Amino acid sequence: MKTIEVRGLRKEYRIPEKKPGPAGTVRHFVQPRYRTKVALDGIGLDVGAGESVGYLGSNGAGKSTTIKILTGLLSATDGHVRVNGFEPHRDRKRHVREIGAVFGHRTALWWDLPVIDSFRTLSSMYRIPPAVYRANLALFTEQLELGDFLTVPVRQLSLGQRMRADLAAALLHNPKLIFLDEPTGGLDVNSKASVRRFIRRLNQQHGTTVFLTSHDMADIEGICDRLIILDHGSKVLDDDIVKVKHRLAADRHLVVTVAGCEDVTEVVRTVYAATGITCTVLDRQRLSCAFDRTETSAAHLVGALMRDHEIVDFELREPTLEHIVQRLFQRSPAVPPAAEVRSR
Ligand SMILES: Nc1ncnc2c1ncn2[C@@H]1O[C@H](COP(=O)(O)OP(=O)(O)OP(=O)(O)O)[C@@H](O)[C@H]1O
Repeated sequence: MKTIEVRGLRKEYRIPEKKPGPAGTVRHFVQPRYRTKVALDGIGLDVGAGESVGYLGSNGAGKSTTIKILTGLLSATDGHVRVNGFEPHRDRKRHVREIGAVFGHRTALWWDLPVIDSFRTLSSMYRIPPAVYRANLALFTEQLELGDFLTVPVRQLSLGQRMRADLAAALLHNPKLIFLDEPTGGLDVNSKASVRRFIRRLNQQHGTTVFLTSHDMADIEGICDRLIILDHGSKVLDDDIVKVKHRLAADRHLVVTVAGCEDVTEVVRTVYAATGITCTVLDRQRLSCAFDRTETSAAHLVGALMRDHEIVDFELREPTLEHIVQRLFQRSPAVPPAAEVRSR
């Protein structure tokens, strides 16, 4: 049995078409008119136990709608949806015992209660065995560094503290599957890193299946092995992240610093003569060689350069996942600027 099994998932929202002002309100009351917005247009996906999936798409692509359907908050207009064998909306009570969910923009904790009281309340709601609750509380307190604010009311927490408390709350009952909708939105660099590390460890050490949406590509790269991309309610890509990078990003840039020459223009000519690769002069000592990984290698390039010149430094750059995704949506130039490429 697949952990998530979705076939032909369609979601339509009915949006009231009302003219502004009191007259519009009265007219809508007497003669309501609606238009249909298709948020999901026949999605199919399978997620196996222990997978870690990044669910990506631009604003309005349908990510939150999918997560709401998979967690049972919304019903689908059409299609087959099973999560841990349950039909999420219909079997909601049993379904929620098997999953955890974190929605970055809102908390599942009680605003006026100290964090620990929310945890205790959740423990009795989910009927968590006392030994499991104690073990998980100790583990999450240590791993998510909750110790300093367990007795502080949720409304007094910083966003980073609140997010860590929400993560712990979603996991106290040992769910096999966790849905995370923008879990690092608004967090500072250190908090983002610690949340990512925690989720990655959860997936790798405990085998918890992770289904994550984020606009931060570093979340996807840091946490997930598989990438699903959604565009206007349809799935446009579903693959292993390493394979996506291999398939969609063959271009590499080798930035070389040459010593002992007046001007690197001469070096550029040598490289072209030896390899057929056209290089760009960056400054008096540095040049950038763009090449296709499937046609030549960095080693071949460096070898050709070192035959006639003294190389003092070189750096191999490859497109980041962010750049690959941008290119997929054809919103960025073919060659990534230096600031957008990651060094090896
Ligand atoms: N309750 C609703 N009523 C009407 N339309 C809705 C409703 N919720 C979402 N939509 C529409 O459905 C489409 C998909 O929305 P959804 O929130 O799932 O996108 P998303 O990919 O999560 O976007 P974002 O990245 O901005 O959060 C959008 O066009 C949105 O306007």
